[in-house]
Amino acid sequence: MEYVLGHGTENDFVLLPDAEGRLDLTPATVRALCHRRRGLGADGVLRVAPSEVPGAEWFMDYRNADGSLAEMCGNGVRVFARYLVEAGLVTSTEFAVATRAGLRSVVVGDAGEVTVDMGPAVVGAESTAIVPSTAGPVGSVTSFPGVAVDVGNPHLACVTSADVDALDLTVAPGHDPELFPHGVNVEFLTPLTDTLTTRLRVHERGSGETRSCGTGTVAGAVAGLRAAGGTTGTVTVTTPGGVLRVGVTPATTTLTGPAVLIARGEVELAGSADEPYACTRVAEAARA
Ligand SMILES: N[C@@H](CCC[C@H](N)C(=O)O)C(=O)O
Repeated sequence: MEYVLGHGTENDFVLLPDAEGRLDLTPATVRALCHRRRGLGADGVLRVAPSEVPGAEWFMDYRNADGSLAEMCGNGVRVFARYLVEAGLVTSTEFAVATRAGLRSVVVGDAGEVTVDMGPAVVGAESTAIVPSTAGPVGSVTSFPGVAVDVGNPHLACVTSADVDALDLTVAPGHDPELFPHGVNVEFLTPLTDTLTTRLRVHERGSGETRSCGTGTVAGAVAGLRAAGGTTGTVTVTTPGGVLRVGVTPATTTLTGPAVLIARGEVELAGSADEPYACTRVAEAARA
């Protein structure tokens, strides 16, 4: 199986070119590919499949590292767009990509940045995230107020003056299963400064803590503006993996940042359809 590795602010992906749309991508296959020790290692998989939707030639079939499907991936779609341009699969640097959340328009810049129109981010109910306390008795927890934000996929964005770098995100934060019946991505971010900057960490549904999350960054920016009494602006978000810019207008949101292709090669999967699969890198080349 041919693959390409890429990342957007260190949110990393295995891209699987599938121009014929023939690849049978099971959850076990995705888990094997994403495994950090036995596989190629990634936060998720992006199958590059032909689109059946008018307006886009290519469909981003995104899967989380645990094999689950998600509606949208903001960093993923930027890396996907970079790949389409570099592989010569599109003739322009401005085009739409089909996702499970609908069409997303991208602009691939020549300085390494990709911008995606993420669509409107819809603010929902207030709720709380529960994380293990790092101080206090073993087993104690801390509750963080947050707000639901739908960016095509579900988020709970918590603006907090606590030290976000000290939070224990090794386990999924507790959340209200009635508000988020399909699980949720949870962001913790510092209050916006006067120049609309913030620091953000995220625990992703289906992937654990990641170095960055594009949809989470948009959700965080919208929640940060709301907490500051605003609704629009350009927010600069520093994640552990790098810096992203989010534009928020009454009509839509945009996400801008680097999208990088790292390596390409071939991988073989051995084993049964059930786990464990073993991944063997057959051939590999770093990107020129
Ligand atoms: N890392 C992605 C989000 C991937 C999907 C998410 N884990 C979910 O299950 O909704 C991003 O950059 O947006």
